[in-house]
Amino acid sequence: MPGKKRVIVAMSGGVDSSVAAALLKEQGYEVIGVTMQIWQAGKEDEKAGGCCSLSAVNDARRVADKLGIPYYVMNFRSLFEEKVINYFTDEYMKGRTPNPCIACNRYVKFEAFLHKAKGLEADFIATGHYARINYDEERRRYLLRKAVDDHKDQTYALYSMTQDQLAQTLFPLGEYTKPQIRQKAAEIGLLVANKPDSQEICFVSDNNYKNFLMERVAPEEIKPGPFLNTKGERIGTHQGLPFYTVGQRKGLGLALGYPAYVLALDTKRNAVIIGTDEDVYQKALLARDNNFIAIGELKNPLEVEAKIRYGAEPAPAVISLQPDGRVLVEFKEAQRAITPGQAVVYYQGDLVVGGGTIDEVVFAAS
Ligand SMILES: Nc1ncnc2c1ncn2[C@@H]1O[C@H](COP(=O)(O)OP(=O)(O)OP(=O)(O)O)[C@@H](O)[C@H]1O
Repeated sequence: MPGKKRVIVAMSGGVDSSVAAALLKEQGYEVIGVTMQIWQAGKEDEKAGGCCSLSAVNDARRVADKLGIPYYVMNFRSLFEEKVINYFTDEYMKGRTPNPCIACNRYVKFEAFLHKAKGLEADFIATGHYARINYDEERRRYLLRKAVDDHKDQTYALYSMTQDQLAQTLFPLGEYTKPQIRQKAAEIGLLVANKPDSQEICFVSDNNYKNFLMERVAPEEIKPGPFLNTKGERIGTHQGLPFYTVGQRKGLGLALGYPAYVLALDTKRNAVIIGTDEDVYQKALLARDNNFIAIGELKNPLEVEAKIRYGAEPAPAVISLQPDGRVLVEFKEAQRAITPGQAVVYYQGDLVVGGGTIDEVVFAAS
């Protein structure tokens, strides 16, 4: 009888990855649980019990005991620091708004962790992400699809996965809704069944990225500079580019007689560009570093629905390859606050066609 397939499950101590491990065990895999130490949590994080805290390791270990599976802790701290934390701070310093989960998935979970798992002779790795993978005979490609639970779908943060990575990854939760997963956790008596969902950025406490940046960057690197209107006129003084994001209205301290919004961060002039609500809506962007899961490469213009941030609805657009290798995304209708540094992910229904990083907004000539 051929041996069981071996799966290494990335266990964060949360309900999702705990149930992922349980489901795989039920399906007959040989399951091993691993928690990655990725960040030295401060006291505050410890209380909150985020994915990087000691309680995460304790929770994951207890779940592994309950399921009767071997469990290990692996240290990925220096890689996480380099590929996620440094990227996160650098991007803000360059006037862009990073997405650390995407960097973590790309370099830590589906590259380094997968590599380690292969070293342990695993056939697959698995996570508690809400997404689906299937092999398409006709296209001869692995495809990534949205999860059945639209609210929990995490494909936006997974668009950079390669064919090789998709072939060796299992997402056991993709066919379930979150309430079903919590119920399953309760049925099998997992203590983590009612644990709250993790906070937005696992290494930033209270969701306050500004404090986090201030702790990591020398104060003189964050310089005040001009607020400029769209005509290039100075209308005030800002506190430093990293403190602003595209679309922001609150906390600008400007009294212009109309609601003012951040349109762009201009690193060359160390300026924050300010405009009206109408100016914040734009119809096109250029994306770099694209990965086309479903089609390999983009040859001809393609109709898709493009999603410009984690919480945004995908919107109809046409994508086309430009001579400089970037992808032009032209929306049918203007989108609010297209933000450089965030990902743009291209869908056709529940299929992830691909995605890239928003490099620049193409402003309509006014
Ligand atoms: N520190 C970690 N060690 C191992 N795996 C992790 C870790 N952090 C996250 N993961 C894996 O990545 C998946 C997605 O991470 P995310 O932070 O989005 O967690 P989540 O959706 O809240 O899931 P969970 O309820 O399992 O924490 C998790 O389900 C888990 O498989």
